Amino acid sequence: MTQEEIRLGQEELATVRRGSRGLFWTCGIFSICINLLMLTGPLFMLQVYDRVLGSGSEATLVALFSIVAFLYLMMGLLDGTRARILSRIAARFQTRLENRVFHASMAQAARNPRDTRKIRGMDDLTAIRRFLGSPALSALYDLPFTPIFLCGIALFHPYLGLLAVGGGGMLVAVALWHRAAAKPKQDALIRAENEAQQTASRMTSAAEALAALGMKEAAFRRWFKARETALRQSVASEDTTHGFTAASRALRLFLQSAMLALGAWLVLERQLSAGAMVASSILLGRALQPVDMLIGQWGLVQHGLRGWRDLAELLGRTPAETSHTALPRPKAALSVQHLTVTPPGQTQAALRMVGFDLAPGEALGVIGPSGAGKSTLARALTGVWSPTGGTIRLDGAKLSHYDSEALGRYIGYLPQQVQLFDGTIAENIAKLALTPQAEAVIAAAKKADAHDLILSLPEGYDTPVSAAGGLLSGGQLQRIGLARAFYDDPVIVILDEPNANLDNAGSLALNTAIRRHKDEGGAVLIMAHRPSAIQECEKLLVLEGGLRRAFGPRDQVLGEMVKNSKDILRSGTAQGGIR
Ligand SMILES: Nc1ncnc2c1ncn2[C@@H]1O[C@H](COP(=O)(O)OP(=O)(O)OP(=O)(O)O)[C@@H](O)[C@H]1O
Repeated sequence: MTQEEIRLGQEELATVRRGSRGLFWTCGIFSICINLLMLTGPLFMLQVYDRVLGSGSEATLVALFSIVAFLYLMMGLLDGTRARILSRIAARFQTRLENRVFHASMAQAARNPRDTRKIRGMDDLTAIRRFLGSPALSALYDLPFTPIFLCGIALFHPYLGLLAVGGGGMLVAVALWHRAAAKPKQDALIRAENEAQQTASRMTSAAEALAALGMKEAAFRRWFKARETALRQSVASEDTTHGFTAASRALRLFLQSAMLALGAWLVLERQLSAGAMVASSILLGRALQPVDMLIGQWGLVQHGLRGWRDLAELLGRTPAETSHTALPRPKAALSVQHLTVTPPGQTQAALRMVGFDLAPGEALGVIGPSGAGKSTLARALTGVWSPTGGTIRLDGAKLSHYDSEALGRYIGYLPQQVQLFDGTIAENIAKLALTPQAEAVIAAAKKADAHDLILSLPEGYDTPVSAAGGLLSGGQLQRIGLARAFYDDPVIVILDEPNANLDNAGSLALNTAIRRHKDEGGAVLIMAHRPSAIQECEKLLVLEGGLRRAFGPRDQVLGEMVKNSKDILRSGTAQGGIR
């Protein structure tokens, strides 16, 4: 993460914030009016004590009271409106960024599933929204008036001013102390809650395996440990906040009484009027209110600030996709040159300087031992992982020249582990479209030879399935995944271990689907261990340790491999090494 990336992320967030600049200014103007109206109470006291009580005029009291009632009404209206504006600013901030944060989170998650920060993108956005719409932000608007009110008290009497400034300083010191004391606890709490949440979601998604392996108790203990830590941190953090909130509230009330006591003494000394005594006490309460509020709401402020920082990092690391000139539907011609791919978060390339070509109507088998880089190649070809070197061209254009949506349409993909999502079978085949095109769904299912299988399910294409699995067998899941790969008429289909769970009939159906796709001018890439999967392949690419060991017509490559292995065996036998 570079400073430049963080700066870009900060700038992006600030641009969205600036989109509500007018509303922020409106709140600022409202705050000036609200804080001027805060003087209503003290001024009323001054008038009552010094004018009404002195003159005994009931008419003056009624007139003053009417004015005060009106001013308080205005203050209430302004305060309420300011709060409403702030919550709308907050909602607008979230709405404007939701799409961007969702896609940035998804991109991060796809690139690096082990990076936990991806999941928090939306949470960070919510934390910022909560802060923007909270009374804490109103308190921040009121905070600049605190020193003004404190100086105002000094106008009544310098001693009162000294007490006010001293007391205010003590309260601010308490606030800063709270901030310093709460930060590490808040950070630890967020980390612990995150860990507990992730442990829980990992356990629930593997619930079946945990039960089958008799690991339920062990899983519970692990989750409980994570949860217990989070709970401990939560109690510690709340204790700190409650302690400081109580201390600051007590201090504020004490200061008001101290102000009253000092005022009373000054009245006795005939240096102050009774009205000024009461007014200064009220004014002090008003002056210190925002500080008090901020201490109470500090958790929210801290979450918001942290959310802002983390979101800036996420957005900086994941620049928004620039829209590209729409290219015509490509031919199924793939050209890969010197392709090097390093998995996210790793320093070592999983694929190095690999090259091959694929023409329309051809199928390429990619074989190699475990960890050879087959799935890495599939991820690079689907655009999920960006190459660190070399190029991938589809019909002459680099993959990066296509919009990711368009690329998803042109390149069908069956991942090694098929993952369905909550929805019906039809919605899953239609890649979660809200209104799946029935014809296209059925065509894809027929192409994958999954139509009859789907009709045999309780509600056919409308059978609900869940992301957590169930209902479907491994083979059925793979056939539905295959139908999804063929949905929307892709030009190239990439199948990662497509027959891992298929029986003979399934393998035959797969080969028929591949043949059909080639006949229609499409191309197919098959990452495979089992020989039956490469039956339809004209070409073969052999990977080993991320390097291209062989590439060419299938039978020629297989022949060379057999010859090589025979040579190795022979030389091994001659040296007495391998028997
Ligand atoms: N998400 C990932 N993060 C980091 N490294 C990864 C990731 N996925 C794969 N790798 C690494 O890349 C290398 C190639 O893995 P890849 O999954 O491409 O192999 P493969 O040939 O598909 O293996 P298999 O046949 O077992 O599926 C491995 O060394 C693996 O550790």
